[in-house]
Amino acid sequence: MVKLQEVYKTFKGKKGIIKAVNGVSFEAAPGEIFGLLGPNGAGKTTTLRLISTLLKPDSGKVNVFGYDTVKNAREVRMRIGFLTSDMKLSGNLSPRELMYFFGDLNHIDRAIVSSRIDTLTDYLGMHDFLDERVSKLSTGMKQKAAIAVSLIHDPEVIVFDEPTNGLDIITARTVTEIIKDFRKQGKTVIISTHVMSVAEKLCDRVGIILNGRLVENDRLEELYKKYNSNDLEDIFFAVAEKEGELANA
Ligand SMILES: Nc1ncnc2c1ncn2[C@@H]1O[C@H](COP(=O)(O)OP(=O)(O)OP(=O)(O)O)[C@@H](O)[C@H]1O
Repeated sequence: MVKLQEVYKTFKGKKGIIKAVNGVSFEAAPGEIFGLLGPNGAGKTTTLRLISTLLKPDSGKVNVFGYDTVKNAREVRMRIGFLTSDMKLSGNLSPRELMYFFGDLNHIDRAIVSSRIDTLTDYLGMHDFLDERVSKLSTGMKQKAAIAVSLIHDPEVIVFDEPTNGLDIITARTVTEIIKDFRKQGKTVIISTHVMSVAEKLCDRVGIILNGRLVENDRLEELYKKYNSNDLEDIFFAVAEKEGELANA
């Protein structure tokens, strides 16, 4: 379970203070895919970085299975896998070496890491390139290696920033299938996206974020009912119009 309560985060920009996350509250439950949907600069990545302990909120609370991301950052990190579609891995090491390295960083016993490597290699289909240097791998192979590294500690919560960005359709399909599998395994999954079709295909619950504010948050089928439409793009525009966002676009 991931819970945000009235979370605020500002940055100093050239033109003044940027309210990147402006009073955001929501919950994501195990066995559920929660999608943060919003345009460029809406505050999606900042929200995910706050959940993953990479940023501290100015105020408000972020809890992961009851652990506070500021006071109990280590406990939170043990339970979270943070993934993005442009994760850069060190080129000189192989996926196997990287998994051992990150296993060590997480203080996981080498025997357990070894068995996790076997599981992840089967799961992601990495047998052919497990011992190749990352610099020699294709984009899709690198993406799989990055996913494996982020999952080496078998996290209960998976946070995935723009999961299919920049991926070809085959790799994108693999990644979406993996995300669905996390849900089946009872993990708590939070993704960000600005692609409506990704949210429609994957998410059980959608939060629409505009200018740092979560202006809608409901189960996808409830949103379809509430807005009398089966098209998330139409719903997004209806919400943005209601919030006066289209006038500023
Ligand atoms: N480290 C930072 N320093 C200054 N401003 C930042 C920083 N990180 C984010 N911002 C600003 O905060 C706002 C929200 O950014 P964020 O990356 O969270 O948006 P996003 O919804 O993920 O956008 P995108 O879809 O373009 O990735 C933007 O105005 C951005 O410029």
